[in-house]
This record gives sequence, structure tokens and C-alpha cells, in this order.
Amino acid sequence: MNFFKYQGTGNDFVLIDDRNGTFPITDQALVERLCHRRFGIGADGLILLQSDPEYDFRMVYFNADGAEGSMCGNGGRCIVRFAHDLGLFESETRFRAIDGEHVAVVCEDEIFLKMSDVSGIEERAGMTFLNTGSPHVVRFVDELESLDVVAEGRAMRYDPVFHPGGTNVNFAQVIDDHTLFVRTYERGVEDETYSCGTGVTAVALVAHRQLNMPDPVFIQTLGGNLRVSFNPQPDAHFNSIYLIGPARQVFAGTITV
Ligand SMILES: N[C@H](CCC[C@H](N)C(=O)O)C(=O)O
Repeated sequence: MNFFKYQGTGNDFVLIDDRNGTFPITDQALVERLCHRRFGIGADGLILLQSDPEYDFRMVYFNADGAEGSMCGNGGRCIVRFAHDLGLFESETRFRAIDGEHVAVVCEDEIFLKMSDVSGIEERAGMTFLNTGSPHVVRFVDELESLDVVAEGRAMRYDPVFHPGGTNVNFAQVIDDHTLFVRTYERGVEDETYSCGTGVTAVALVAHRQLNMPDPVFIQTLGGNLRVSFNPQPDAHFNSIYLIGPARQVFAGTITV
């Protein structure tokens, strides 16, 4: 089986062209092994590109633990680049993911990915929580570089108010009037990743709502820079949300197990 490896701001994924639908989709142990950084290829997740009768393609995303995940923003940008590399579209595409339809545009190095509309921001047990396709807590801190993101993130990730699914946890530090530095503890990877697309989207919307940060919000992550553009609506609803940043292929190979 052939595979490709892509990364978007250091969030890395195994991409498989599964348009013939032969990937053993229920084999969670196989996906986990392929994502393992010692026993496999190594990745934060695995994504299948499948055929869809109504769209250019369908995205099926698995976290590194082998379970099918909710929406992945960086993975979404990576599969758009993959579909573009496969010649499935020229500059603009429509595809289906677990949270519904997405449109995206390839513009040189950058992918503009339209995210699902957001229908509110909640306070749960003192934590700011919203769903951008995946569930996210957003917490602003002063000293992000020295923060123990894994320990602090894990404590909230399993908090009973987020049962049964749990949540991803983002920590953000204000850099200037339109820029944030963000680090994320990702559920399903159960570790800090270099960047999380649905996470930085969540942070940008909360920064607009709570800190009046204007559109677009610029985000620095451990793996590079992203920006998030949006159209604010009453009651913390948002539409026309775009996650914008680079995504590229880093290698191609053959799975032999
Ligand atoms: N890395 C992903 C998030 C995956 C979401 C996953 N960790 C979950 O909530 O199941 C992103 O760029 O949006």
C-alpha cells in the first residue's frame, strides 16, 4: 500500500489515496501502528482520501490512537494539498468531512480552508469551551513558553464536564494587538502537537469575542504561522471562518506490514 506524508505547521499526517475503498477502515490497531513514531511511519493522525458522489473527495480522519476523530483543520489543509497534487481540482475544491461540507482554495504555498460555522462559546466550570468541528477549551496565559502544556492540558482534557468525549486544550498568549502564540494539548494524540488547526480557530474566535482582536487573527504555533479570518454574528456565532496557512508533502513511501 502506498502512502504519503504531509505536514501543516508541523501537524503531520499519513495520507492514503483510498478512492477504491480498500483500506481496512475498522483496523484501529493498524492505524495506531502506522502513526507510531517508533514502530510505524510516525504521525499525529492518518487521513484517507475517498471518493464521494457529490464532492471532489471525502476526508476520513483518524487520530494517532487509531480511532476516527472529529474534524481536523490542519489535516483538512493537508488533504486539500494532497487532492491538488493528485490533480483532482485546479484551484478551488469542495469536499465532505465528518462535520459536513468544506470548501478550500489553493493559493501558492497557502491553503484557505473554510471551517464549519460556530454556534456559540460556553463557560463550563470556569473553562471557555467551543466546538470548531472538534471540541476545544481556550485558556489565556502570560508565560506560555515555560508552561507544562501536557500536564495542564491533560488535567482539563479528562474533566467530567467534558465527558464522555473529552476535549482538546489550547493555551494562548497575546503577542500584540492581532497576534497570539498558541500551544495545544490534543486528545487522541494525548500529547502536545506542534499546531492544531481547529484549536487555533477556536482561540482566534475567543480572542475576538473576549479581547476584541480584529479579523484576521494571526497565530504563531511551535510549527509555524497561521491566520484565521471570520465573520462575527450575534451571540458568539461565527460564519465564513477560514483557516489559512501552508501545507506540503514531505515524502512518499510504501507500507510493507
Ligand atoms: N490536529 C487537528 C485536531 C484534531 C482533533 C482531534 N485531536 C480530536 O479532537 O479528536 C486539527 O488540526 O484541527
